[in-house]
Amino acid sequence: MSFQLPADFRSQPTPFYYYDLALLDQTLAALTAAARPGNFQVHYALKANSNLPILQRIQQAGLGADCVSGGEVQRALEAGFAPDHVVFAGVGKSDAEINRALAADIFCFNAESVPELQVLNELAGAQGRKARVALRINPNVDAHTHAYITTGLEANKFGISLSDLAGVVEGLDSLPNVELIGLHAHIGSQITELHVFANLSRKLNELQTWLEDRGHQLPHLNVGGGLGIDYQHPDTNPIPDFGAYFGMFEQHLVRRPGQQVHVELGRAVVAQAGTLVSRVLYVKESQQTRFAILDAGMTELIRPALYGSHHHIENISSQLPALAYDVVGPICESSDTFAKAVQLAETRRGDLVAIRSAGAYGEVMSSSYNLREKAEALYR
Ligand SMILES: Cc1ncc(COP(=O)(O)O)c(C=O)c1O
Ligand SMILES: N[C@@H](CCCC[NH3+])C(=O)O
Repeated sequence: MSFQLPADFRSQPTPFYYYDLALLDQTLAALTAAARPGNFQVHYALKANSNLPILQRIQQAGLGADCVSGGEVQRALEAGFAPDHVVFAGVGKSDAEINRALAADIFCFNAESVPELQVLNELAGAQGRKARVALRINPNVDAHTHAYITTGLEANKFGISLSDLAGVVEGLDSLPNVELIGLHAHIGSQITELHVFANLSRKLNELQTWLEDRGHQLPHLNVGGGLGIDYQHPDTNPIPDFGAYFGMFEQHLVRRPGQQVHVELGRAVVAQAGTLVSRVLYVKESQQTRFAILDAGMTELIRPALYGSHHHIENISSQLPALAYDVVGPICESSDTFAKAVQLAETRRGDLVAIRSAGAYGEVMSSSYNLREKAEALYR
């Protein structure tokens, strides 16, 4: 089956993002069933898509919110997430962002460095509060994904490196306004080799024992997000294999009685529910290449330009036999290319093109480069 755009959207001004809320709901149902309430708590990573109608559905499905800026914390609260279901992560939290999150009494900060812990201690003290903190460690576990979205290797800027952990933990005694409640790790995104989560679990097991030996019991473990989706086959695999994902932690993570285990998924929740719909402005044929020039570009979806990512592309107006096209946008960059030599039904000016699996890290990463207007979001 190929992509179906609701008929009344075919005449909408392009480009636009179309979100299939029925698919989002099915994905959320599969996710919450696989997480088994009480077994894993899922916090949705707002960075993947922070549109209010989407967040409200995610909140109603019972998920919490994983935020990486003051803006995301505020958006999560606006969408109805309870403060004690909100986590604030990120390697560079500003004082103003920390102050607002402390005042909102969010569940926890994932802290990534000694200087950040010192600032959390100082600002929490000034508000007469304690900051609940999970230490984000850098476990030096390879996620086997694109280098730009690998986050858990020693060379990456994220987390407290294992060699620094002893010093950080000793220093906690001098931070009376910081309460250590857990450990956090996130090793990367678009992970499809699930065995890396077994490696992560083993590392967390070691660290947990090490912390317990030093008198720190942890009520909370957060194993991050990162579950990948099938960009090649959005119709045959619209919903990720959440069972296999949780199974890795069930099998390999040693949890203490009553301990909460959090995961923070973004992409796997929303990616397949979003499609970037664009119109063909021109077909330009040179001796070597046939270009389909769209009215959407890297300003609407930067993933192909930034990571060389594949998104499945369909001409949803033409039934003609397929030809090879380079599908490009109107932006003044040669990297403004969605795909090279892709087979599309013979394409004419005015045809509609669907760029699939664009619900995560699509609209949120859009820019106004070339003074482009923001594409609208339509929901059904
Ligand atoms: C700390 C953290 N948590 C969660 C996520 C969500 O990741 P994903 O969308 O791959 O599930 C990210 C992004 O990679 C992240 O950096
Ligand atoms: N923006 C990336 C994912 C980064 C995840 C955030 N750490 C993507 O489009 O695949």
